[in-house]
This record gives sequence, C-alpha cells and structure tokens, in this order.
Amino acid sequence: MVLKIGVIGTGAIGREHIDRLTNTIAGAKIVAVTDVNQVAAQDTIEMYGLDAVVYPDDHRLIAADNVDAVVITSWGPAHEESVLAAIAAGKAVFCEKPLAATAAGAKRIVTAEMASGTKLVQVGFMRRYDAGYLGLKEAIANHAIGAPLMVHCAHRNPTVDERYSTEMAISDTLIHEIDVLHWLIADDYQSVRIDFPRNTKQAREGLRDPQIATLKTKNGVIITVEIFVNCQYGYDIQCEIVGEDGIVKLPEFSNIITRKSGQLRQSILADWKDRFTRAYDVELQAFIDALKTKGEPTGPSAWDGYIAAVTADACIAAQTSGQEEKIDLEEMPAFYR
Ligand SMILES: NC(=O)c1ccc[n+]([C@@H]2O[C@H](COP(=O)([O-])OP(=O)(O)OC[C@H]3O[C@@H](n4cnc5c(N)ncnc54)[C@H](O)[C@@H]3O)[C@@H](O)[C@H]2O)c1
Ligand SMILES: O[C@H]1[C@H](O)[C@@H](O)[C@H](O)[C@@H](O)[C@H]1O
Repeated sequence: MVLKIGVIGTGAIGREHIDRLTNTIAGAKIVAVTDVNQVAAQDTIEMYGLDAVVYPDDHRLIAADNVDAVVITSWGPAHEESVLAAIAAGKAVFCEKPLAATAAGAKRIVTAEMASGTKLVQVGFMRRYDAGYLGLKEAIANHAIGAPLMVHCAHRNPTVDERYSTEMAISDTLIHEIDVLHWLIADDYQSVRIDFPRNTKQAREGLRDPQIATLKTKNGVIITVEIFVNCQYGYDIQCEIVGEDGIVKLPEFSNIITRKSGQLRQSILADWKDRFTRAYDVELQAFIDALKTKGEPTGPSAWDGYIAAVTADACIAAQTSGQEEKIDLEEMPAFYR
C-alpha cells in the first residue's frame, strides 16, 4: 500500500522532503501540495515531476479525500493551525519543528490529539535519527562514561537571512538541542539562562549573535550551548558529554582528509541540508512505516513538541530578563507513555 501525502509549504525543506518522499523513501506518494506562494507550489510540481494537485490552502489540502497523511513544512508560526486541522480531520501529520510558536499553542495540539483518542502527530526532530547522536545515547545508556555531569554543544550556521531574529535563535535553532539533549541524557530541564557575548560584526542590525544558553537539569547536569548563526566558516554541530568516567563526543561529519602542500585538510559542510540528510531519510521512512504497520506515528510526539515549546518559552524569557528562568513542565499524560 502506498500512502498518499499532502505537503503544506514548498520552500527549502518542503522541497527537500518532497524530493526524498518521491525518490528515496519507499511506500509514499505526493498527491497534493500547497503554499501561500501558489507559484512556488506549482513550480515544485514541475520541478519534481509530481502527479499532484496544487490546493489553494492548507485546510482544503487536508480535507482532500485522497490525502492519507500530511507533511507540514511551512513557517513555524503557521504550524499550529495546520496541525490542529489535520487532527480534526483524523489524519496523521508530520510537522517540521517547531510544533507551535508557543507552549500554549503546543498544549492546544496535545489537548486536541488526546481528545481525538489517536496518536496522529510526529515532530521533525531528526537528530534523534542521526547516527552520531544515537551512538552518544547508546554509550550513555550502556554506562560507558558513567553519569553525565556536563554537556558542551555548539550550533553554528554560516549565515542567516534578514527574516531571522534574536528569538529565532531559540525557536528555530536551539530547538534542536532542546529536544535532543534531554532525550540523550534521559533527564528533565529545570532552568535556563541566556548570555550574550560581544556581538559579531557579521550580524544584521538588531540581531544578537552569538548567544550562550546554559540549561540545568533535575539531576544537576549543566549544559552549555553556543548558538552562533553568522559564524561564516560553515555549518557546524558539536556535542560533547562529560561523564564521571570519560567523555563522548559527536564525530566530525565524515569527509575525506587530504595531505597536500604541507597541509592536512578536511572540509567543513556549508549547509544543514547536507549534515542531516541520512537522518531526514530515516525519520520520514519511520513515519511512513509506522503509519502502515502500527496505524500511528511512533517518532517524536506532540508531547516532545510541547516539552521543547515550554523550554523555548523559558529561553526567550531569559533572553530579556538576563536571569535564570524556571522550566515548568506538566507531568506527561499516560496517553504519551
Ligand atoms: N529539521 C530541520 O533541520 C529543518 C531545516 C530547515 C527548516 N526546518 C523548519 O521547516 C520550516 C520551513 O523552513 P524552510 O527553511 O523550508 O522555510 P522557507 O521559508 O524556505 O519555506 C517555507 C514555505 O512555507 C510557505 N508558507 C508559509 N506559511 C504558509 C501557510 N500558512 N500555508 C502554506 N504555505 C506557507 C512559504 O511561502 C514558504 O514557501 C520551519 O519551521 C523551519 O524551522 C527544519
Ligand atoms: O539554525 C538552523 C538550523 O541549524 C537548521 O538545522 C534548520 O533547523 C534551520 O531551520 C535553522 O534556521
């Protein structure tokens, strides 16, 4: 059986996911697309040779009889409305991060999903499918480094466009670490503080860059994440976990090493699209397979999206207060256990 998919948002990652759902992933077919930019939606159909219909908006795409499941790749603030519409229609939905722009929005999704009585939502936290992070998780679970004490991370983008704001460093960028780190060390966040080092001259007027998030967990682990989105030199994701018996670290993204002219060289990736290609493939294949075999998604859930949204709200509050802000999570409902 082939699952018929409707895609909302045909921008950068929308096209990436359309390409992989069409050419890499088994068991799915794109039958519908929409974008507020209808020309972009039409162009996408032509670009990938899709046998698909362009719908005028997300609601009509979700309601289409031949759409079995929905993939949301529109701008973050538009996600909540489309996810709620998919839940109301009883259709499974893969939503790119963030699940919603605020914790209140994510909570509305959780409430609607629980009321529907069926798990329908998967959030695009693809780092949980990345071989490097999975290796770190396995090492911690196997007590290879004893209890984690500290985590040091960096999330660096070469540049960002003019729409990118100081808050987006949290809601669009840090959100990946927010999700993956508590999952990695199996701990809950308790508080966060944000510090702003000297600003880079490369940032556009008004953008605070870089930033350092310091998260504390319930077990006393201290996590530091450098967010630096105008680092210029490449796309660089670092994560090192310091335990009581040793240290584990993400591998450098595999690339050939050249010895030439008295130099040892290894190139650095320039784009997020290349760093997590395999993880995106695996997460979307898992989404399709789970719908077919279990009737519901089994990947990062709406509750995971809610945890990330509550934490992101506290980070954004910490950006302006300059203080340590508490991260208050409700208890996970039995529905998500
Ligand atoms: N998981 C990841 O690594 C990853 C990577 C990139 C982007 N993302 C996320 O994916 C989302 C899209 O990012 P992008 O880089 O592709 O942005 P983009 O600006 O390139 O594309 C977004 C598209 O959505 C369309 N759109 C906006 N609102 C819409 C609506 N209500 N209905 C239909 N279409 C709408 C826009 O016209 C645009 O074409 C963001 O939430 C972003 O955070 C995730
Ligand atoms: O900071 C960017 C992240 O590094 C990418 O992985 C994407 O999520 C992108 O949307 C963000 O703007």
